[in-house]
Amino acid sequence: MSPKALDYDSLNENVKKVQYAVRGELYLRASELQKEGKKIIFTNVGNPHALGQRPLTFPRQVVALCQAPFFLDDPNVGLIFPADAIARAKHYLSLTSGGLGAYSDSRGLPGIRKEVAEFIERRDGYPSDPELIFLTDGASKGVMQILNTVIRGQQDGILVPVPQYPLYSAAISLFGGSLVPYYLEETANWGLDVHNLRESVAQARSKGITVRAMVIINPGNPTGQCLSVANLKEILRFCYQENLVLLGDEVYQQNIYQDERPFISARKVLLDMGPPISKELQLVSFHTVSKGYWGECGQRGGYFEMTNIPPQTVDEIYKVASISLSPNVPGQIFLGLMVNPPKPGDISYEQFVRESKGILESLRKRARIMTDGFNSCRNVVCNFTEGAMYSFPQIRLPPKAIEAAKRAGKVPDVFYCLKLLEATGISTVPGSGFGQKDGVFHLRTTILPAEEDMPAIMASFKKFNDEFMEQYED
Ligand SMILES: Cc1ncc(COP(=O)(O)O)c(CN[C@@H]2CONC2=O)c1O
Repeated sequence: MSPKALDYDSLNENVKKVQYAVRGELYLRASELQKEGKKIIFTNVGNPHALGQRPLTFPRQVVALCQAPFFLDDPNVGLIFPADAIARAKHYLSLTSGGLGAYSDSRGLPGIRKEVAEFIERRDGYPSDPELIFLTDGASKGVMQILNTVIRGQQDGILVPVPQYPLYSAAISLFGGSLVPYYLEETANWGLDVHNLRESVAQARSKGITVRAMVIINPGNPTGQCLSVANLKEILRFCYQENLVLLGDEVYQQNIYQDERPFISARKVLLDMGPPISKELQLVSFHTVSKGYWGECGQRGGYFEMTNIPPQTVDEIYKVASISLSPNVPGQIFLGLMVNPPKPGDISYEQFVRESKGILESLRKRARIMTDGFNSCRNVVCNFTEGAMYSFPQIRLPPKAIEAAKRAGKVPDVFYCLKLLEATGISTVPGSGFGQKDGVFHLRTTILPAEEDMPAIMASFKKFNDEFMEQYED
C-alpha cells in the first residue's frame, strides 16, 4: 500500500526539515515536569503576560467595548469606561464593515493603516504611505509572507544573523531557501562586522547561492544588542552594493535599556542618507504589539512597511494576503492603539504613561539584575541586555561536561539546560537553538520574571551552576 498523504514519510520534506527551538526539546520537557507537579519558571518565550505582566488598561477598555458594542448603548457605560475609551471604540467600530466579526481588507483596515503611517511619520520625520503598510497576525506572519515572496528555491540565500531568532531559519527551511549565516561578535557586545558579511556572501556565492536578502533584528533576539546609526549605515550601504533587500525586524523598538544607542529605524537612516540609495534600496520593516511594554502576544497584531518596493510587487503581496482573507480585527485595533496611544490632555493619558513607564523601568532594572547575576557565576559571562527581552549568557562548559553530554547523546548546551531545568525548574532555550560559533555555548532566558522574584531565581541559577561546574571541572 503506498503511503497516505499525511504519513510522516510522505510529508513535504521542507516541513520535516524545520526546527523551532523556542518551543523545542527543553519546552516539551518543562511541560512534562509541570504535569508531574514541578514548579516551572517558563523563561523560554518572550511572553510577558504569562510571567505576570499586567496588560495596559486603556487598550483593553477600548477593545472590550469594540468586542461588546452593546455596552455602548448602556446609559451607565460612562460610569465604568472613560470617555476617551468610549470615543476610540466608536471610532474603530466605524472603521469596520460590521464590527469585529467582519472580515477587513486583506491588508488590514485602511483607517488603522493610516494610524500606523502617521506613527512612522512622527517617529522618523518622513512621510509614510498607508498603501505600503500591511497589517498581519503578528510580525511572524509578515516575515513569513515576505520570505515566501523572495525565496524562489534552494539556490536563493537569505543572510541571517547568528545567533538568530529561529523564525528565520524555520521559515527559510519551510520555503525551501538557503540560510546564509553572518556571525555577530560576542566580544564586541554582539556587534556586526561588515567584513563578516562580505565573507558570508562570498562563501555562499562560491556554492552557487544567490544571496537575495539580509535580515537584521534590531534590538537583537537573543543577543539584545542595539545597532548604532553608523552600523545601520554600513549595513544599508552593503545591501545597496550587493543588491540585497533589507528585512528590518524592529519588534523590540520600545525595549531599550540604555541611553547610548536609542532606537533609530533602518528606514530613517536610509532616508537620511538621501539619493540614490534612499530611492533605490528595497527595505521591509516589521513591528508588533507582542513586545515593548505592551506584551500583547496573544492578540496577534503586527505590520510590515515596504520602502522602494515596485507597485507590481506590492500587488502580488496583496494578492497572496487575500488568500487568508483578513488579519484578525481585534489585533488590528490593538496595533492602532499602540501606534496612536492616549495623548497629553486625554483622560487616560496619565494612567497610560504611569503604567507603560512603570513596565519599561522595571524591565530595565531586570535586565541589569539578570546580567549581573549571570556574571557573578562561575564560568559564565554575559553581555548586558541593551534592548529586547532576553539575556544570552555564554556558559563555559568544562571538557568533562561536554563528554558527559556526548555520552547522554545531547548537544552540550541542551545537556546543561536540561540539568538546570531538572534542578531548578528554570526553563530556558539552549544557545544551539539560535546558532552559535563552534565550541561556544549559551542559553537564552527572558528578563521577564517578576522583579521581586528575580533575586531568588538568579540565586537558584547560581547555586545550580556553581555546583555543576564543581562536578565537571578538572
Ligand atoms: C525578533 C522577533 N521577530 C518577530 C517575532 C514574532 O512576533 P509576533 O508575536 O508579532 O509574531 C518575535 C517573537 N519572539 C519570540 C516569541 O517569544 N520569544 C521569542 O523569541 C521576535 O523575537
